[in-house]
Amino acid sequence: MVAPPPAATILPDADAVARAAAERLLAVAAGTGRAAICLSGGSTPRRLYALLAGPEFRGRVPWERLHWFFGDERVGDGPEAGSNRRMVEAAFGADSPVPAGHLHPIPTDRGPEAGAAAYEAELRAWYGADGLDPARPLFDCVLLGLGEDGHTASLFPGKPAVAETGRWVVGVPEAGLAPFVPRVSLTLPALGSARSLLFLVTGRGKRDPLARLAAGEELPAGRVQPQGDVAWLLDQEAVG
Ligand SMILES: O=C(O)[C@H](O)[C@@H](O)[C@H](O)[C@H](O)COP(=O)(O)O
Repeated sequence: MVAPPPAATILPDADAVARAAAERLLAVAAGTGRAAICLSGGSTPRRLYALLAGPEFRGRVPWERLHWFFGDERVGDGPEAGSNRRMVEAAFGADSPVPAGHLHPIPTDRGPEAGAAAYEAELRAWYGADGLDPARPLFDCVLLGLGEDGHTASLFPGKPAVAETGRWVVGVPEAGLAPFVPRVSLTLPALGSARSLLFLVTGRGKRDPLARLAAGEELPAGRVQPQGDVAWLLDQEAVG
């Protein structure tokens, strides 16, 4: 059995992880005024997004107040690029409850660096300042996954993007794994500017990175320092 990270909740299966994440997201989004959610890509969170838009949660989500941003994106045309935007839009469904203008995709029509610069400008405009204030997080909730190599968002071990501390969004021309397309990723400071950080980790393939994190290895997923609270939602398969 893998020693789970601190602040980990182990749930029976991926559906239970998605349901627990939905409840936590609703709790974070409660209140008044607009709230910013930063979405994770990959396959794990698809269940969560479909659950939120589905009959069980749809009526409980304050869609008019929520704005949905992306932690990273793959830059490339065609289905092989594995667009996170397409994954999210498919999960929210053809009758998506997200109001127009509330989904903020990362531009993928101009290459990773220009896309990163454009998205950083959008985030700064949303935030209303050029510097991140620890007392005023950029996001209400940041959702993240864990790659089998310990990456999160598109911050891959040993790559320059992990060490970036001045910019909020960077291009990642050399994404190290399939689909081998360039990417755009939020940086550690931007991902950490969160009232609440939620890792969703499911499946046997995550036992190795979890064990490496537990052994103290400095992997990108372990370097996100949230200003608020952090929770890891794991399924039993991920810990054995
Ligand atoms: O765009 C991406 O690929 C994600 O942002 C990435 O960081 C993901 O969270 C991990 O690779 C885990 O992916 P799975 O959920 O598919 O295991």
